[in-house]
Amino acid sequence: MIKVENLNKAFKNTEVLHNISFEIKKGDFAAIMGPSGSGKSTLLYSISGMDSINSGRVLFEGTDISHMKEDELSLFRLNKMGFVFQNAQMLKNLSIFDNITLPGLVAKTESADRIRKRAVELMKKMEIEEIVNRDIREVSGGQLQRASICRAMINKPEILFLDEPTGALNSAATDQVLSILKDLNNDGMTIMTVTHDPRVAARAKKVLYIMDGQIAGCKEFSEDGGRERELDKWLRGFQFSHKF
Ligand SMILES: Nc1ncnc2c1ncn2[C@@H]1O[C@H](COP(=O)(O)OP(=O)(O)OP(=O)(O)O)[C@@H](O)[C@H]1O
Repeated sequence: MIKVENLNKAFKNTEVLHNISFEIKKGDFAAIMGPSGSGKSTLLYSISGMDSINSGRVLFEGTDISHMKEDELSLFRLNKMGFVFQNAQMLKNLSIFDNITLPGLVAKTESADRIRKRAVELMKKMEIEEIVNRDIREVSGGQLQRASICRAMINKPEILFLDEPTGALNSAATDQVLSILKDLNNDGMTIMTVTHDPRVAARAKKVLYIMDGQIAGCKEFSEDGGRERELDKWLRGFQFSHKF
């Protein structure tokens, strides 16, 4: 689905990502891990077209999105990609429901009725239908994050990008979000997430480890059983400080 070829990215004169190449297949669940400041978020934004790159290519189903014009790319992102950030980033003057439907109404690829119906279905699936009309300040962090996953899913994206989706959540809310991500992936959604949390990475099928802007390692996991132990051992090899 996504092929990254020799990607380089700099901020002003400082190169942050060096010669990165990898592939994400349809149905993958990939986690990007690595020390703070290693370039994880920059990588996520560079491959999703949220940020420009200096050289290399990013192919999305064969289309080179790294050289697209900004308006074409915005439309591409709106229809094909969903985004979830650490702090849900919802609009304060809209209800939860209106925040969720907004990208669907902007895309205009379906009627407003269909978008609203899908929002209700998604909210049911994420078990947050009781907060439908609430203000974003009247819900818990976990509910807000589940709402932001609903928003990311409203245009039936082909891939979901997440940047530290559980970074601001307690353990129970983290479990809920993880179980939603696992269910979405089991239903065929391709997922790519940046995370510090090895519990999140242990749900992934593939983990990319970034150090100093380069891929220091990539590990694929085939089975659920024993994944945590395998990941733990692998992360220790990078001296990554973590606890399950
Ligand atoms: N907009 C920017 N302008 C200049 N430098 C930036 C910008 N964004 C990130 N950087 C720098 O790029 C490097 C990588 O940052 P990035 O946020 O991608 O790291 P990260 O691995 O996601 O870190 P963390 O785990 O702490 O969130 C850092 O040195 C950071 O200071």
